[in-house]
Amino acid sequence: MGLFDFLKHKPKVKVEVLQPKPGMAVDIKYVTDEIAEQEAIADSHELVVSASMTPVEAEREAENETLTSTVAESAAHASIAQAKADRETASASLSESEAASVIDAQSAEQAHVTSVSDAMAQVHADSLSDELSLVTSTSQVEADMLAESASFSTSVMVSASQAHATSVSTSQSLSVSASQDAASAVNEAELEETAEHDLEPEIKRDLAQTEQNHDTSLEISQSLSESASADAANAINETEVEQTAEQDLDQGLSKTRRTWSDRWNQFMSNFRSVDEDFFDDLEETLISADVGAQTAVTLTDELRDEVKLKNAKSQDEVSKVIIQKLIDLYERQGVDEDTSMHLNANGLTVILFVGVNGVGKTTTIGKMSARYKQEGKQVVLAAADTFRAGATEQLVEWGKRNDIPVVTGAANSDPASVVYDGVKQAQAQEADILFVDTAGRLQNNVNLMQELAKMKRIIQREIPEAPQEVLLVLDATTGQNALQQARLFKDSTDVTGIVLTKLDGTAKGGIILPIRNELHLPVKWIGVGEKVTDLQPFDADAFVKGLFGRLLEGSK
Ligand SMILES: Nc1nc2c(ncn2[C@@H]2O[C@H](COP(=O)(O)OP(=O)(O)OP(=O)(O)O)[C@@H](O)[C@H]2O)c(=O)[nH]1
Repeated sequence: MGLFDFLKHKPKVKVEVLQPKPGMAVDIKYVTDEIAEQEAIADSHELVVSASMTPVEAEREAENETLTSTVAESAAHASIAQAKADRETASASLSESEAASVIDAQSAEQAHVTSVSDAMAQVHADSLSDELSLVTSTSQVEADMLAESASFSTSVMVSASQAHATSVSTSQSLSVSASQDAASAVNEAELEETAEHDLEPEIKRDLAQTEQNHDTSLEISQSLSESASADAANAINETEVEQTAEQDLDQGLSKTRRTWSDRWNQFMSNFRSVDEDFFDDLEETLISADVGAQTAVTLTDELRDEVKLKNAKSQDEVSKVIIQKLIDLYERQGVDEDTSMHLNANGLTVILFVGVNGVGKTTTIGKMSARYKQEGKQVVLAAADTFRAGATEQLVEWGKRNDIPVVTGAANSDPASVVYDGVKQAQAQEADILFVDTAGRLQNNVNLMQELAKMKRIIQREIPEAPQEVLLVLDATTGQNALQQARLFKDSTDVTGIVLTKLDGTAKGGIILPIRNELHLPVKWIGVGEKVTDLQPFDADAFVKGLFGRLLEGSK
């Protein structure tokens, strides 16, 4: 059967809709036969392209596919083995490797064909279940936010009253010492009065002057003490905020860190000596921690040299050298990285959010807009995800919570027209930042990518230098799949940075390394939870120390 016939005979995609509870608003979505067919055709084009590739390209393609499948780990092992074999036997027979790559490419194609409909169904089912869980979890999120803001205001009140108490006690002690000064001045004056009656008017003038000086000095010291306590209170608050961000990051990375240290300890417990087997195992350990095959090979090569250079022999020495090297490598690779946000200082900044369904785009916009608003920026949101009705409601909800205007459009209306309205409203309001939410697009869907390009054109017609940022949102829990998405988006859109979400829910935080090393895209923000405060600017130093730092402490 030909490829097209095969696709035509695929069963139509169906998504079962869960029975909503009474009173619960649910958006029901299904995949129509047309959509399924369109997707299948789009994918079949890809397959035709891959079938006409050279064996080498086909092999690379097959590697990509297998990396993103559920057997990513074993495929990665195979690719490492292949890479090593290539390295060692440069004269290996070409026809043999060609035959192998053709077989690999064929089986990858087959796997791809059979998984297209299932993957589509899964994506839409995921989006439905997201909507359902959003409805059920809204009240919980609200409760959490209330509790959070209550505890925040309590702590503010506590530090305010502490500051007040400090200021009162300082000014009290100042006034005590001031009155002592005054009293002694009076005593001295009295003494002088008794001794020399004829100097009385002068003494009175002096006394009056002393009192006046004393009042002035009391006022100055009072205001000084007030500003000192205000500074102290501010310092306490700033430290508290810094501590919370650090604690959040620490907590957010705990799963990844646990996995890293478990794997590391297990790896080091098998340590016998520094030989080739040791480095093979190290490579495997790095791969299993989701750093990516290519990064694992590069890292292992550098680590091999470093261990030799430092002449490390004992288990402890080797462990320390390797972890320190990992930290150094990570920091070194980030030297030219621009993780800053490019905001227009004299006018409107437009930030476009792209990424597949359910990665956390809307949530990230909610968190980020609240953050910028708190910093004093005027922000507007545009709900250009008209494809999924729940997405607009979700953004409107975030807008309500943070008192931020949201521009919306009718369900299934042209997203570009919502973007246009958003730009117009933001300009009319003289806003600083417009955040644009876009539909979760399947990266291989040509139509949706074109839609994204159209949005950009509309924005640029109004503001030529915009969008200043196109942030690709990736879900860290999807590991290697996130890397694959980043590759595809990078090829079809001018991505300026990455937001890596859900780091709190995964042991796959290691994915941040290949995003930077292989794709050279800066991670600008990380999501470490669902609360409005759970979005942090990415700090490579804090991140890598959070990940490996404790291992280093442990090996001391
Ligand atoms: N634990 C955790 N959950 C997150 C984080 N960011 C987002 N989420 C959750 O991920 C789910 C999906 O987030 P959305 O913001 O709806 O994702 P989206 O990309 O806008 O999805 P579509 O609108 O379908 O394209 C929601 O339940 C969010 O609460 C995070 O950093 N940590």
